[in-house]
Amino acid sequence: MRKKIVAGNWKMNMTFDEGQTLTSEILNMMKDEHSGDAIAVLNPPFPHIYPVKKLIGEAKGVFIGAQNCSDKESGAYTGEVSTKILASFGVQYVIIGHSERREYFKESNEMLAAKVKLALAEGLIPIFCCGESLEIRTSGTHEPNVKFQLTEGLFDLSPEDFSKIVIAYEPIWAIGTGKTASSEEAQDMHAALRRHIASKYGKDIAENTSILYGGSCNPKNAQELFGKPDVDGGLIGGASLKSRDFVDIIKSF
Ligand SMILES: O=C[C@H](O)COP(=O)(O)O
Repeated sequence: MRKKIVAGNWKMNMTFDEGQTLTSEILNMMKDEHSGDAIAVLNPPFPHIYPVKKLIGEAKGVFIGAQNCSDKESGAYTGEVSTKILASFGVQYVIIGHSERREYFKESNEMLAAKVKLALAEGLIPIFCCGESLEIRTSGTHEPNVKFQLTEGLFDLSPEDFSKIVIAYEPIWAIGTGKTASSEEAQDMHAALRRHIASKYGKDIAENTSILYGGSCNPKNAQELFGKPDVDGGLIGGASLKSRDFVDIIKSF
């Protein structure tokens, strides 16, 4: 059975105090209200990781992730954070290939494939992002375009390694715009990606891969999105900065 996951990507938001308050509120609400099997992954900016992880402690169903990692193992790369460093701080997940990293920091498929391998080598679970621009969606080539991102970033992995990957499909035109993909559009792409995975790794691995949707997901649309058979949760940006919204999304399964 594949995991149901709601990952919060705080992006470059939250001061120390704000991050502590948000985490405490999420933990309290999860404890009091959440009885389902969906798990939460909090992905704050790097400096928050250690204190947020301490707050999480042994809380059930709540995990800590990073928003990025280096494609280099270690050494003279000022400003970078390696997967080894992340793992040593108890980080469990890492977002790789978010469209903002691909676009603003020119991260190539080759670089992302290297990051994925380093993450897996340190026991981190990559949340591998893919998604198409509005231009590509309008041209009707979104499916091959997004499949290609998976092929380039992940299909070098052994079946054993691939089975640890979480995918996040995020249409770029839906990120932070308030314009969500319809639940049918999300389902169509998720099903296409699952078929693509099956063609390379077989049906069992494909059926066990969690594929999350990201892009203006909120408490109002989460239930419909998560109700689709191939949507296994969400990668949440804006709504993950409000404890009430984030926990309501987790409770939408
Ligand atoms: O990583 C999260 C996504 O970029 C979605 O962001 P958003 O929920 O603010 O649209």
